[in-house]
Amino acid sequence: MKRVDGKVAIVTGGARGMGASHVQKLASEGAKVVFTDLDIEAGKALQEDIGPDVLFLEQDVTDADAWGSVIEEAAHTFGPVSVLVNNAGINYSAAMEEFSEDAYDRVIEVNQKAVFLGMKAVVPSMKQAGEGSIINISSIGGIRGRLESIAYSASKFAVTGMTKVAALELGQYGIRVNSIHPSLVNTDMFSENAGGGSVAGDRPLGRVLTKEEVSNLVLHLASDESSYTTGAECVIDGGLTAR
Ligand SMILES: NC(=O)C1=CN([C@@H]2O[C@H](COP(=O)(O)OP(=O)(O)OC[C@H]3O[C@@H](n4cnc5c(N)ncnc54)[C@H](O)[C@@H]3O)[C@@H](O)[C@H]2O)C=CC1
Ligand SMILES: CC(=O)C(C)=O
Repeated sequence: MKRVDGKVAIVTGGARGMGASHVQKLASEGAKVVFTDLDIEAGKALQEDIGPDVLFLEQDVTDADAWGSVIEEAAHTFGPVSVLVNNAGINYSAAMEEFSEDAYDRVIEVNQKAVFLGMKAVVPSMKQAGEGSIINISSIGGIRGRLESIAYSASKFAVTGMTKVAALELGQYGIRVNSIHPSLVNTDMFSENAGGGSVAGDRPLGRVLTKEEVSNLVLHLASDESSYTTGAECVIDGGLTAR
């Protein structure tokens, strides 16, 4: 028996980076996975690579109507949804004094409002499935300040709070809601925003986190192994925030 056999999962921002790694991990452990992204080319390529256990759909997570279609298509193809990984995210780096209002609004829309839209939209399907695990990808930037990331940090702190509210409200239906807080991972977001410099020395474990390690935590929270974990801030940072 695989670890998420029989579960139907949705992963947003699943075409590349950590999202793609979560899609691969969940599918390899028995889940049927619908993954969504704005990047159609990368999404289709990943679907072809993994095969019939996954389905790629184009989605802008900030579009409320699109959420209804994604959940309907997932249920139609694989059955009611029992796992949602709100992974899609963007960053924009600038000092607060130079930060434009447009950039602020977009980061909040994608990283914060879309998490609300996704959680709200998936609940009826999870009630039908009779179980649910919502996994919201925050960041260590959602538990402590991050330089030149005023909107990113605001959005990721909000995800921490929204996760707890949803956990309080949805526990009665057997739906668990948790947030994951990774430190830097070497993805395109990392190289686009952090200049790719080595930060390994800051971590007590002495190396940078990998996307596979984050996927292992996603898998644990998606599976019944974490059946009593809800409302939790799951930090995965090699001990960085222990300082
Ligand atoms: N890379 C890092 O160091 C860290 C990343 N995170 C978070 O992990 C998540 C994934 O990050 P990465 O894989 O590094 O990023 P990435 O930039 O490699 O991938 C993000 C994916 O989200 C998609 N996306 C962006 N806006 C979208 C929208 N409106 N609708 C649908 N899809 C959209 C992009 O097309 C892309 O495929 C994000 O929420 C990020 O904030 C958290 C901590 C550290
Ligand atoms: C990019 C990010 O979320 C970090 C470094 O916390």
